[in-house]
Amino acid sequence: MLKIENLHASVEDKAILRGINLEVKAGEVHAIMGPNGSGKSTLASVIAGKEEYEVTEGSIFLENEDIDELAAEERAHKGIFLSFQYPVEIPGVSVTNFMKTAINETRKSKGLEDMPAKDMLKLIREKSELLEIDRKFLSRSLNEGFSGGEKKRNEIFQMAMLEPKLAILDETDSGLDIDALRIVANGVNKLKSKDNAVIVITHYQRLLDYIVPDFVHVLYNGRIVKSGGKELAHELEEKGYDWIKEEVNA
Ligand SMILES: Nc1ncnc2c1ncn2[C@@H]1O[C@H](COP(=O)(O)OP(=O)(O)OP(=O)(O)O)[C@@H](O)[C@H]1O
Repeated sequence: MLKIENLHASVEDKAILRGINLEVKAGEVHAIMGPNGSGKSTLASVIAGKEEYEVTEGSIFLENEDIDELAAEERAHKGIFLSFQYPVEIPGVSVTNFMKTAINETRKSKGLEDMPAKDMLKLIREKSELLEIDRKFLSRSLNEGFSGGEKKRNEIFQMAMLEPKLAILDETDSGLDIDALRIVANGVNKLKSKDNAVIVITHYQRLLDYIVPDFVHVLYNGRIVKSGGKELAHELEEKGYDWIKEEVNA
């Protein structure tokens, strides 16, 4: 699904990622943890193709296709979803209408006609029921006055509607409370399948009790310095990051 080889990236000439190697197969859930400022959000942004980051070395492949030259929008059309990619408030545009536009843009990029209104409604109904999203919520203006939990609900709804191949959920600084944690975890668990993959970036070991990862990676100083199973997240919760920093710097 996703293969990252020796990825180096910088922002404003400052090197942040310094040789990331990562392979994520279909059906897998990977968690990325690590101390503040280690480059986790940068990695998410670089995979999604955000412009302010410059890839200086290495490559990213999505289903064996080198996507280095593709713009963020094209990557989204190919099935990469990054949470909080659309955090803007759009007064007068409802959650549903925003989704309809996003879906039809993706279809257009594949040479398909707009989704017939009847099918769109069916899809919206199915996904909102699956995620237990209230009808009233769907007609609210996008992100306008949304609470943290509502923002999460909206994100998970976007993910459900777009059915990405690779979903990257960056939860490092989103201040998840217990309810928001459950919204994210339940959503991911309901949407994950053998055909898609999920990368969860988080500081919250507790989130990983709900979304059980197949692999946990620790990012430090722009490199993945340790990988393991879900027990690694527990070890980090218990011992912090100092022992890893010591291992790396030894
Ligand atoms: N757009 C940007 N402009 C300037 N510096 C940036 C930018 N994005 C990231 N950085 C810098 O890159 C480094 C890594 O940041 P990043 O947000 O990727 O870390 P993180 O591991 O996600 O941190 P946290 O756990 O605190 O969310 C930091 O020193 C940060 O200041």
